[in-house]
Parts: sequence; structure tokens; C-alpha cells
Amino acid sequence: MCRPDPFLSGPILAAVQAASIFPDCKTFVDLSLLVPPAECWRRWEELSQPPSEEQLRRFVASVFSAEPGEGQLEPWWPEDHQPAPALLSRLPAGAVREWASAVNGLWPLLGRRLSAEAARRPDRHTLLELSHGVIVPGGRFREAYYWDSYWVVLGLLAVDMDATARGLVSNLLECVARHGFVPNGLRKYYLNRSQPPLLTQMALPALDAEYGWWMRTGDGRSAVRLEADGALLNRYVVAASAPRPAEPPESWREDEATAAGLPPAAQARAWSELAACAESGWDFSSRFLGGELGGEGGGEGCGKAEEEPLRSLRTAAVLPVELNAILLRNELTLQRLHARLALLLARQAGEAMDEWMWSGETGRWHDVEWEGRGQLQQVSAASFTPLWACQHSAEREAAAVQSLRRSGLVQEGGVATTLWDWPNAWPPLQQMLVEGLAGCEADGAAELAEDLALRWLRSNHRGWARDGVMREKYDATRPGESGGGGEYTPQVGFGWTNGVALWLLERYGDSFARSLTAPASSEKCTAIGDGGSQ
Ligand SMILES: OC[C@H]1O[C@H](O[C@H]2O[C@H](CO)[C@@H](O)[C@H](O)[C@H]2O)[C@H](O)[C@@H](O)[C@@H]1O
Repeated sequence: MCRPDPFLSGPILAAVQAASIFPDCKTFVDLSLLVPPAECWRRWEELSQPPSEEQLRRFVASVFSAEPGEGQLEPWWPEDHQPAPALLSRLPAGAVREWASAVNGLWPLLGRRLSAEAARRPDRHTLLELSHGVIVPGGRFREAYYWDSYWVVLGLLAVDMDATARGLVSNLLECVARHGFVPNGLRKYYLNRSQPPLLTQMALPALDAEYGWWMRTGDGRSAVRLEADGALLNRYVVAASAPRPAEPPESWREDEATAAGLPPAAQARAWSELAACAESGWDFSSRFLGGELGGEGGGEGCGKAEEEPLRSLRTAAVLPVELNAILLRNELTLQRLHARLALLLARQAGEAMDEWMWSGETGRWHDVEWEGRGQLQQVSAASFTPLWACQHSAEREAAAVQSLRRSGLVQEGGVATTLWDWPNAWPPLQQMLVEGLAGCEADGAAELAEDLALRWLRSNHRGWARDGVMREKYDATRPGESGGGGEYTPQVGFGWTNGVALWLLERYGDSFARSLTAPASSEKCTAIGDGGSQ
């Protein structure tokens, strides 16, 4: 008989949830099966039906793990995490830098990867397959979430954790390959829905970041500015002074043998060249050996080719055609992609949004009930997100800035999400509004962007200083206090909050530091607009 996955449907799920065995329904579906699913069903069928609550509790305790997430995702310390990333030295010393350092220190606490056991037994839990480590939001959110990942990626990039950011995005791309879309979160029970489609926004920064890595100039870096005419071309080069990694022993013996007997400096150069040639993918092509280019004896290599050919490697001295061709094609692809999206946006989404959603009367964009009432009147933080999406006419931008100021949403601790779930304020929306306003040319837009950034940072910082936690959401009217309401207890951790804080600190760290010490102006610390003091 074919029985359902006990976590996803059927009588076990219904009985456990209906009896409130766990206060939070998510707890049960995040447990692990201690026995194969068939054995779980066999034991279930032995119970009298319906089982008493006592029987049900004993059944759950004997067949499922004691804790949610047990044996599924294990702690993962991202290799590119640095305790003192460059961002810290760009921030003013003192409270702001210390806080940024603490927030940066939270990434490893939220790092997880699929355990070998969970990968071997996918039928015993609800996690989706994962190739790369993830940053989870925290608390009951023990898995990666789709749109949360966007703000996590922004925060990771702010502290140079590009490799971790790429891993997060790769997991989402793999979801598209496997399931055709990115689910709400990376569990089987989220496979019936997605979340706001921010994958494009995540993949492009990662691609841009990779492009940036190749275009770095200077010692040991790929891009070379040629003195003759200032042209910029690329090479393969690796700053290494040891054989290719000894742990694991990938090519340790070979590299030791190649450099045996050379003086220390020449050894280091030989190992760096071996690694650079391996980076080229053409290991070990005669193109990178001494000879034709360097003259007899190996040019910039470390020894004579006839003694040991690999000692004459001088990969870093060569600007290889195919590397430059690949980068050129990447540049053109990125440019074409950007251009195509820009065109589509201008032709379709932008025009359609303006036609259907924009109201000159209110100076904002409205949700639309497309089969009935047309524009809905509720104002929310979403009403101003088109400023983040693209450029608009100067008049519209100016109207939207004024409309946001009048909306009553701008409170002492940031922009409230809606007037309905008042007074909650969510980190993602603060970031979208700040970035959107900062890109506007309208009078006062940049100032409002900064004002909102500082309100949010002050609230996050106040909460951190008092409670030592970063929260999933905040109370817009009481800086530092948790938001509330909803289906579950507000959580701490917290992936997107940390990401947004680091992103804002990178841009507004100096003025935030000044605002902490300067007496606040009246507008900067009170609500503005209809719901506030103006
Ligand atoms: O279990 C209730 C809901 O929990 C999630 O939603 C909330 O947390 C997510 C993770 O931070 C966040 O992405 C989402 O915006 C929040 O509303 C889950 O994503 C929901 O599907 C679920 O109903």
C-alpha cells in the first residue's frame, strides 16, 4: 500500500496537529523520523483508532526525534567569514563599529549545512536537498527562506562573504532546476508556494561580485593595466607560497617534487605558478611554460625547462586570450541581460504599473483588485516600493516622496508595514525604501532615505544594546522593541535583519555614529506625517 509522507499529509499529521501535541505546528513537521516511514505507519496501524492523547504522545516520542531539526542541518562555519572585514575599519571606532562587529559575528551562528545522515535518508525529514551551506533566519525558521535570502546576501556582500553569498544563490538556482521554481523555504512542505521572486536580484550581484573579483588590479591579482596604452587585460595568478593544499593532499607530492632543491623564494614562486596554471584550467599547458615568450631558460619561471618543465611555468606573466575572451563575453552577456530587462521593464511592467497602480491624487502606487474594485486605498510600505524598482518621472518621484512623508507610516523606529498590522516594521521594506529613495532625484528624497536609515539603525541598535539580540521585526513606534502579533512568537537571530543592518551601516555608518552622539533634531526622533507630529 502506498502511504503518504507522514509529515505532509494523512492521519498521523492530522492527529498530531489536532491534539496540539506541539504548541507551534511547525515543530512536528520539522522533526526527524527515527525509523523508516513504512515502520512508522506499521506502528501507527497497531494503535487503536482514534488513539488516546496518551497513546499519541507515546507514539510520537518513540517514532520521531525529540527536537525539531535534529540530525538535519548541522552548524556550519562559513570559510570566508572574517572577524574583522574591511567594512569595520571604514566605520567610526566605538559603539557603531562594535555593533557592526557583533552583527558580523552572528553569521556563523546562523550557518547550517545538510548533515550526511539527512542527505542519506531524505524520506525521514522534510528538508530539501542542499548542495551549499545556508544562512537561516533563526529561531523556528531552521531552514533557508527564499526572499529572506536576498537581504542576507546584501549583508554578506557588505562583509566580503561573496563565496557564502554565491552558495546561497546556487541553492536557489538548484531549486529552479529541480522544481521549476524557488519554494517559500527549503522544506518539502513549502513546495506548494514561492515567495517574492528576488532570485534575479540575487544572482546578478553575485555575478557582478565574481566579475569584480576578476577585475581587481595589483600584485597577485588578475587584471593588469598595460603601461603602453592603459589597456586592461587579464591573467591567471594565485598568491600561494606552498604546494597545492596539503589538507586534503590534493597535489602535495607532485608540487613538492617540482620544487625540490630550489631555494625558498624560488619554491614559493613555483608553487604560486602551479596554482595559477591550475586556475587556468589548462594545467599544465606548454602555453604557460618558459621558452618562446620568456626566451630560453624559462623567462620569469623558476628554473630551466629541460631540468623540470614545470619549473619554467610563468602563468601570471601571460595575458591568456581565452580568459579575456570569457570575460569579454561575460561583460557583453551582463550588458545584454541588463538591457533586455530594462527594455521589458520600460515597455511592460513599468507602463502597466503606472497605468493601473499609480494615482496622481494620492501620489503613490496602489494594490489593485483586478477583477473588481480597481485601486485599493490601503496605504502600506509597499505603496512606495516602485521607487526601488526603477526610475520614474521627476514629478512622480516628488509626489511619492511627499506621499510617504504624509502617510503616517514613518514612525520613530522606522516605516510601519501597514496600518493594519500596526505597529510592526519589517527589515526588508526599510531597505527597499531607503535604496529606492536614495536613487531618486526629487527634492528631499536623499534626506528622507538617510532619515529612514537612521531611524531603523537606531531602533536595531537600541534593541541590541539592551537585549543582545537582533529581531525578526520591530515595533515602529517603540524603537528597539519587538514587533508582535501573527501566527507564531516573534523570533530572534535574525538573517534578514542582520543583512539590512550591515547594508545600511556600509552606507550610513558615519551619520549613524554622529546621530548617536548628537542631540537629535525633533523630526529625526519622532513620527512624521498624518500619524505623527507634522
Ligand atoms: O509559519 C508561518 C509563516 O512563516 C513564514 O513566514 C514568515 O517568516 C519568513 C521567514 O523569515 C518570512 O520569509 C515571511 O515573510 C514571514 O511572514 C513562512 O514563510 C510562511 O510561509 C508561513 O506561513
